Amino acid sequence: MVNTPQEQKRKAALAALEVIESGMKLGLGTGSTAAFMVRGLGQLYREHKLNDLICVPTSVATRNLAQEQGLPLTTINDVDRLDLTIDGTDEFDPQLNLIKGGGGALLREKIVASLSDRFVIIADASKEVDQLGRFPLPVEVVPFAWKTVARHIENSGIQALLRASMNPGDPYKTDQGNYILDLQTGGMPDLPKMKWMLEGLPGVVEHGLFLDMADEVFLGKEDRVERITKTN
Ligand SMILES: O=C[C@H](O)[C@H](O)[C@H](O)COP(=O)(O)O
Repeated sequence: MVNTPQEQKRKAALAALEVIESGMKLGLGTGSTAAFMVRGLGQLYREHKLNDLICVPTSVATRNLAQEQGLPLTTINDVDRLDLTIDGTDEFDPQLNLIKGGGGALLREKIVASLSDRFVIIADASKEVDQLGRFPLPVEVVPFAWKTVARHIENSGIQALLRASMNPGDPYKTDQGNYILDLQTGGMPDLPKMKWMLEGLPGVVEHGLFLDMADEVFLGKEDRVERITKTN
């Protein structure tokens, strides 16, 4: 039986649960793959196979799901550090650099990942790329200056599209009340340069490039889950 993309996500998410131990402080990622992980974790917790957990969700959606699952929650302001965060990704390259934010949660995801001793990614096979950038790069911007930021980026030759919401005519808003620009880079041969350019733009709150942050990927494939560890 060949795993569908949904099955690849589910199997990768459930395989990654094996790295969780009782007593851990955990970051919970956002997205469809992370949702499989949160449901699986909820089940292990309710069955007392994992105990004394403290979880920090990376979005309102994940907080709601984790609450439904009966997982013990806290906020990032109430922890100094986390043992582990498990999250999805939109793309990852051979060095385990990531594009994240397709679901709009990049800001909280990056904060939570940056406080984690270990950052584990769960993904289906479509997320593996040789070079980041086929997927549009999400950039979170303050609504006050979104057009200014978009203009700056477009002057460098990259199209920056304001993400739309479900309500026709309204921009998508993140959990922090910001907008997202989706950058059509078409491929980023120089990731540090892109990072540097975005971080130098006033009005940019955060971007979806997660460079040198992930430690490991659980990759759901058609026939198995592959575990890819970062080589330094
Ligand atoms: O903002 C959303 C996150 O970065 C997600 O982890 C990412 O978009 C992957 O989502 P999914 O697991 O639904 O493909």
